Amino acid sequence: MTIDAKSASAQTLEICNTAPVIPVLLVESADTAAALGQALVAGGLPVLEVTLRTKAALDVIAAMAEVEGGIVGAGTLLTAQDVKNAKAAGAKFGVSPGATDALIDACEVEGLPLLAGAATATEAMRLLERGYTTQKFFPAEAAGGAKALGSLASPLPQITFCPTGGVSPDNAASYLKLPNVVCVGGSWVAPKDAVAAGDWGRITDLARTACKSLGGAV
Ligand SMILES: O=C(O)C(=O)C[C@H](O)[C@H](O)COP(=O)(O)O
Repeated sequence: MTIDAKSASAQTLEICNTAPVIPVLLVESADTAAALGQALVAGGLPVLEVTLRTKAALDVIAAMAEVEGGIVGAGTLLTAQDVKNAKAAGAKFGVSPGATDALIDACEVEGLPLLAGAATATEAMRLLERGYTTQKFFPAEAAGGAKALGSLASPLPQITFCPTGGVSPDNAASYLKLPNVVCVGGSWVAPKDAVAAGDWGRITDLARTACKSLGGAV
């Protein structure tokens, strides 16, 4: 079933409203996917962005789609084929560092709500022209951080952002207090070494700490 820009934006906004942080995940093995997903859900972060940057990513999405309480999406969507693969694996939403017309078209045809990326006013306006009012601000820190993103709020108040890229426990709150930010994305809640070691307790603690300190429900 296809999706239009308005519904896609409404759905990504609802997903972004679920928790203050979207964990950005790089997972090498599908064997650990369910446990990782459960650890994050238990810590109060149910929205899971699995980047398509590992060979196992599509299998990871399929495994995480079964995690109770989780909402799994595919990150690093670059091509129409990525969109098809992500949708077939069970992704409920897609995330991209940027946006092209081909990528947006593919998401609309496949019915995958897209959180597309913008780093400048012009990029944000192009997405707005296509009807996308919920966007990812990427690469957030490198593109000027909270100061730059906050500056977009006056001229573009109709756009709500999820800043991602360099967001950390030290700066997440400065983004979340902006009027045009709904949540942040970040990898810090699932560090590579903790995932590799299967240290799910540490990951739940990191998620819970992020959630509590940033105003989540846990
Ligand atoms: O893969 C994507 O779709 C991306 O846009 C890149 C991610 O947003 C960053 O990798 C976030 O990573 P951290 O800076 O480690 O939190």
